[in-house]
Amino acid sequence: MEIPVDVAEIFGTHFRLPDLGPIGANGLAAPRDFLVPKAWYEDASYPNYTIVQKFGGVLFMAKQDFSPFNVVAWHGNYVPYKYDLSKFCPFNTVLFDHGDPSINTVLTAPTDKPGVALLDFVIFPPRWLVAENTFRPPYYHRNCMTEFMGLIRGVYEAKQDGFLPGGASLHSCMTPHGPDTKTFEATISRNEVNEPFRIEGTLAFMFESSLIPRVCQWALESPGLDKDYYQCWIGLKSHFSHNKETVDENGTKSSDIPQS
Ligand SMILES: O=C(O)Cc1cc(O)ccc1O
Ligand SMILES: [Fe+2]
Repeated sequence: MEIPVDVAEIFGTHFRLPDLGPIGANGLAAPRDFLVPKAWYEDASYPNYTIVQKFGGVLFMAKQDFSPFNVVAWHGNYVPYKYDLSKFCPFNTVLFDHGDPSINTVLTAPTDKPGVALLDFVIFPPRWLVAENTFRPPYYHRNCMTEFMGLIRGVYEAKQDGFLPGGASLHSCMTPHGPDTKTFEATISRNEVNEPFRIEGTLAFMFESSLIPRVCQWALESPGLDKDYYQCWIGLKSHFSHNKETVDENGTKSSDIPQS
């Protein structure tokens, strides 16, 4: 069985928890949920144990007959850690409009420029959508960040078709993108429903960077490359209507307003 793995390697700064700003003391990823290894050792024979080491961007391999984890204790503060994404406490709109996805940043690797990340790790977990008079899926946009997205499970809220678990998409900076045609049509056919709606059984993530990653030859030649991705927006049509009935904040229908 092949298990897709998404890895982001950054150079320059390290990942850390984002500043919570007006969120205050609690929310998003909590420090207590990051787990680090306890001292532990493995004193056994492992014929042909392969050690892989990365140096200067190149992978080196060596074989040995024992586990490298034969260390009884260590100290220091540069350790691997793991975090269960289901522990994440998401924040969201509670009245109107669609927030910037950076509100769901799990970890950020900052640059010297405030607000401009080398890499933000953002997730789209199950949650309630409650916005009024708002197009709730991600807005159509182009921005200065590059967005690499992956789907871990379920269906992503902006792509009803073609974006499967294990798959990934890349929207380089200033490339316009947004929900596929099916998502757009399904959303507006619900006709401005304002009731809360729970996004269930899904988990997507985004690596968002102010740098432009280069796509390697291996990916470009991969049989998994979706050359027809752009087709997901084919068929988007205008729904402007000059005659459409509107209701203002006082509940007055446009058809009730006398036309001069
Ligand atoms: O493009 C995407 O699907 C990611 C994304 C999600 C969202 O809710 C708002 C903006 C955005 O870039
Ligand atoms: Fe986006």
